[in-house]
Amino acid sequence: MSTTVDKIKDIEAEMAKTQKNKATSFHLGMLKSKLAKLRQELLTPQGSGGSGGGSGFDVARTGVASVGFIGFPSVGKSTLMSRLTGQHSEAAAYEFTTLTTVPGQVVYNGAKLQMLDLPGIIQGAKDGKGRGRQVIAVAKTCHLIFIVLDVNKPMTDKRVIENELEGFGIRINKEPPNITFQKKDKGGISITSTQQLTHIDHDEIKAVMKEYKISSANISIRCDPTVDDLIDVLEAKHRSYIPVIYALNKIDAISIEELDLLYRIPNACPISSEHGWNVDELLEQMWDKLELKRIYTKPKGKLPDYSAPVVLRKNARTVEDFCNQIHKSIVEQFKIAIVWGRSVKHQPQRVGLSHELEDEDILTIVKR
Ligand SMILES: Nc1nc2c(ncn2[C@@H]2O[C@H](COP(=O)(O)OP(=O)(O)OP(=O)(O)O)[C@@H](O)[C@H]2O)c(=O)[nH]1
Ligand SMILES: [K+]
Ligand SMILES: [Mg+2]
Repeated sequence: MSTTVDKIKDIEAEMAKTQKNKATSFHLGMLKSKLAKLRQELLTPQGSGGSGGGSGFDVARTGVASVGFIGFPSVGKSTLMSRLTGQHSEAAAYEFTTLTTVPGQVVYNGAKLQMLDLPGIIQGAKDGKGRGRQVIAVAKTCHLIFIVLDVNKPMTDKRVIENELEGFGIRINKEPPNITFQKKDKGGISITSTQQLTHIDHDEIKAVMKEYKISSANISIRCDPTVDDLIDVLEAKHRSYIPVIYALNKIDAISIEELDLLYRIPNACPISSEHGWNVDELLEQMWDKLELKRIYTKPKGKLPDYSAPVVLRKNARTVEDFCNQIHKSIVEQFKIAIVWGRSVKHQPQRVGLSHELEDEDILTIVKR
């Protein structure tokens, strides 16, 4: 019997010799979906502990968000960790110095952020090479990833690492495709789109749906997706959309001319962990990417407390999230909230529990 890896190879070979045109698009759509399912199978082996996470690699999560450090061995992840957090993480000139997750903490703009120094990964990590799967599984649950690269060979390494993360279901610096499904009992597949589809045709979409055993559904597309985007939506529970900053480390070892070139790479920050050069900029970029919301509490009749904001993540920033952050019992006594700041039109404005807050809003809770 052929293994999953064999099956993947066969399909990849068939795809390589199939030209994309109108006549083959149904077939290609089916092949791509089969491939996605086999890859997923590879990541969740039957009867052996789920997604490959855990086993000493995952640590207790603290703070409002966590940032994972991913990179090849000896690019300077642990040196960066010690530099940012003061938490010593063993660093040395030999590869695989770090063997497990080392947590540390940074307090930035009043927010407690967890930093996770991770072991180095190598090409093939997602397929089980080294401890790569456990390492990437931890990164997959982070709110931000620093891909740490050695400036002496950043671009090739960058592609390899991105490929490893992608293969594990992580989508880098990307929003989920704007596609929604509504399954139906009958009536077939009906597709509506708000713009012209330039990467897929209806045959390909139907092939993908067939492969996922969906025979009747309304699909509403509000973007110009590729077939991979469509598959990502169907595999949504195995996908994580995570912002990434490329920390280009060891700039102390290159010339100014070489450094200029590095500044053209999007989402990158050149640094020297060893010398602490430009790590302030890295932290600033981190803050921007996390899109955290600092909410200042104003007790009735007093000035707001600017020293200790309640910090919310962008996907959990309602007044209810704010209340729960302080104490579970607050919601039960909640009557109304009075808000000043960017989330409201009138200053101040009375809002309910579902109101979404913005960074630096000021808020007073009125209890029943
Ligand atoms: N020149 C230079 N060397 C650095 C810099 N940062 C780290 N190094 C050196 O690079 C080597 C590896 O550093 P580590 O911090 O152990 O690298 P790592 O990525 O944690 O390595 P593993 O845990 O083995 O994956 C050490 O010899 C460090 O002194 C830097 O900014 N500049
Ligand atoms: K090392
Ligand atoms: Mg290390």
